[in-house]
Formats: sequence, structure tokens, C-alpha cells
Amino acid sequence: MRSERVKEAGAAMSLEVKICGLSEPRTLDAALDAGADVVGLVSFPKSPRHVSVEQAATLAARARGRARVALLTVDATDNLIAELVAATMADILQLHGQESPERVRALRLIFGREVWKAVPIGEAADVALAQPYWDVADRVLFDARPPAGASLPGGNGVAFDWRLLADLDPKQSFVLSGGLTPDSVVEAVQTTRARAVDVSSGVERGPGVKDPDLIAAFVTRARSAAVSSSQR
Ligand SMILES: O=C(O)c1ccccc1N[C@@H]1O[C@H](COP(=O)(O)O)[C@@H](O)[C@H]1O
Repeated sequence: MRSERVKEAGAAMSLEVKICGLSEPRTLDAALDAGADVVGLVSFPKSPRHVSVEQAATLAARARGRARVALLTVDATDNLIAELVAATMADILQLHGQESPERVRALRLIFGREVWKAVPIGEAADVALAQPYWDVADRVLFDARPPAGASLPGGNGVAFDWRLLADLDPKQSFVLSGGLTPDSVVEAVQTTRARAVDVSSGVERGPGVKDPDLIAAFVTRARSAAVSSSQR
């Protein structure tokens, strides 16, 4: 339950904004300058946003002290994650594959990083897929179930029906993602009461090509959507 003190204050709840799939200094800087809280680096060779370990290290160093760094991997080995963590000193591991709750728990212990576990949502029943992860991950990240034939498990620019999250326990800490855009983020936050949002495709002008103006617009509009405590 929220404390009465917070309710009485009526202050705006802060919304955490993550911009994912940054692969070049220019657009990383755009995200940092816009005030993103978290910047995401993708290590998944099939992705148009994939960065090498060396690129990840350079980008993470550039972001250090200005935003938290998330490393996105898909069913990666311990060795690859260890190499990436050592090179980037990332703050967050975002797991976007089929990682089991046991695997999530183990990675959290091994690497001592915050772990966000992606859960794909296509229909109402999918929300229950998050259940085994609430206790082992620091956050559940809800993403849209990939369309049939998609080659990526995320980053497809596809949204799901946000009303499916309406009955979530407000104590659960989740990140909303999947097809968000500067135009949709306000409604998405108001519908789901999310306290954190994540975007990739919606701030691009082509696959993997981030647009500084869209990044700035997304962060500004997401901030304007911060849910007031009295609404929660
Ligand atoms: O961005 C990618 O290329 C990617 C690859 C593999 C797994 C996840 C990926 N991105 C994440 O997917 C969601 C939704 O992205 P979008 O806004 O719909 O493009 C987001 O969490 C990205 O971080």
C-alpha cells in the first residue's frame, strides 16, 4: 500500500525513461541530453541495433555518470555476459530471451546487477507469465509478443493492448515497452500507470537508426505523462 504521506503530498510520481538500442555516440548523446534515465545497448547479432563488446564499452563509458546503462541480451551465455559486464560495468541486465526464473535468479547472483526480465504479452492470459519472475527479477519488462515470422524477440515496434495490465498489483515494479512512440507514450502511461517506459523502434527513422528529435520528443512527452500519486 502506498503511504498516506505520499498520497497527501499529491506529488507527481517519477517516471523512469529508457531509450534502448543506442549504437552510436551521436544518438547516445541525444538520449543523455534529453535526460533519459537509462540507456540500452543491444548485444544480439540478429538485431540492427547490435553493438560489439568494444562498441558497448565505448558507449557505456560515454554514458557513465549521466544515465544508468542496460545491457540487453537474448539467452546469452555466462561468458558473453561476463565479457560485456566487464567491458561496460553496466548497471542493468535486460534479459529478452527464454531465460527461466532460475536463470534470472542465478544471473542476478553471479553478476550482482539489477535484472529486468522481458515477458511477451499478446493476450490476457500472458500477463500470468510474469508471475514466476516477480520474486527473482528486479523488474518485469512487458513487451509485445513478436508477430509471426519476426526474427527478433523484441524491438519490433509492436504494441500490445495496454488495458491487459490494468489489474496488476500497483506494488509490482514493471517497465512498459513494445511499440511506444512519442505520440502514444502519454496514453500508455495513463492506461497502465507504469512507472518506467522503454522505447527503441519508436524513436527511429529506419531499423536501428535513432533520430535525436524523436528521442527528445519521447522523453519530454513521457515526463509529461508522469502519473500523479492521487491517480494510483
Ligand atoms: O531492440 C532490439 O533490437 C531488440 C532485440 C532483441 C530483443 C529485444 C530488443 N529490443 C527491446 O524490445 C522492446 C520493444 O522495442 P520497440 O520499442 O517495440 O522497438 C524494448 O524493450 C527494446 O529494448
